[in-house]
Amino acid sequence: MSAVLRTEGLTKEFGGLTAVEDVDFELEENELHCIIGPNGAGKTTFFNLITGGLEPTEGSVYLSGEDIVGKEPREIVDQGLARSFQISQLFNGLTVMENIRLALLGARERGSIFKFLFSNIESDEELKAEAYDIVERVRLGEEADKEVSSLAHGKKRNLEIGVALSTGADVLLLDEPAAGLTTAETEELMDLIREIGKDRTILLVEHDMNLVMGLAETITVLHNGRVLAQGSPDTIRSDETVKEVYLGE
Ligand SMILES: Nc1ncnc2c1ncn2[C@@H]1O[C@H](COP(=O)(O)OP(=O)(O)OP(=O)(O)O)[C@@H](O)[C@H]1O
Repeated sequence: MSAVLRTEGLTKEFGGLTAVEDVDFELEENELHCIIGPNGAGKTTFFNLITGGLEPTEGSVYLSGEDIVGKEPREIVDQGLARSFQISQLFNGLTVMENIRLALLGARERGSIFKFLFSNIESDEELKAEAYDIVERVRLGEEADKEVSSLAHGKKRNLEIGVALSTGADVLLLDEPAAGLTTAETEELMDLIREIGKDRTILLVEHDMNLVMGLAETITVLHNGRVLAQGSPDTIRSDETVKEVYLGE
């Protein structure tokens, strides 16, 4: 296996506070990797650093071997790393299919999405077919023509993953995908993530330990901005320090 994403000495300071400190991290190709840690551990800051939302104070981020520090978030998506946000970025007044078609167009025609929205979009059969494949892949075939505002919370989460898939990125970052979901919705989501993980690399931040322990191949535990432990779910479960600072809480 080779690292598709790697950080070296990654550090972010906010004034006097070091939110991420000297993090060396590797995400292997095709791996399903979860980042956990108590509130304020630096998980979101770490995500923002690798997706270009924040510039590190120190350190490097390599995507497929290329240093991406200083690149715009859009460029990083185009280079193959897409993020699904904790806060929904869906267009509520549009249908499931329209959201995916927009995401596909966005990936193809940066900056001119709206020019296409009500003109070419209806006539582009190829785009429609591609969008429908993604809609089905995220298990929303029956909801394809429903307005997003009418979807249950869990279905919206599937659609957010569909939007991330539409970028064509090989590496998906999921930010607390189970947040606000019922136990049954979380189970369904886990199944979907497992399925998508068969041909993508997935890195996710999550508080739901059932999801983390049930899905992850590798877990990285952050604490006070530093890597406290890393390993398989079994390794993490039995790590005394992790139990003390996090799992035992
Ligand atoms: N823009 C900012 N300015 C100042 N401090 C910040 C900023 N963003 C994050 N922090 C601080 O950095 C630390 C890490 O925050 P971060 O949101 O990355 O943690 P987290 O692990 O994602 O927490 P949670 O699980 O609650 O989402 C916290 O102490 C937070 O208050």
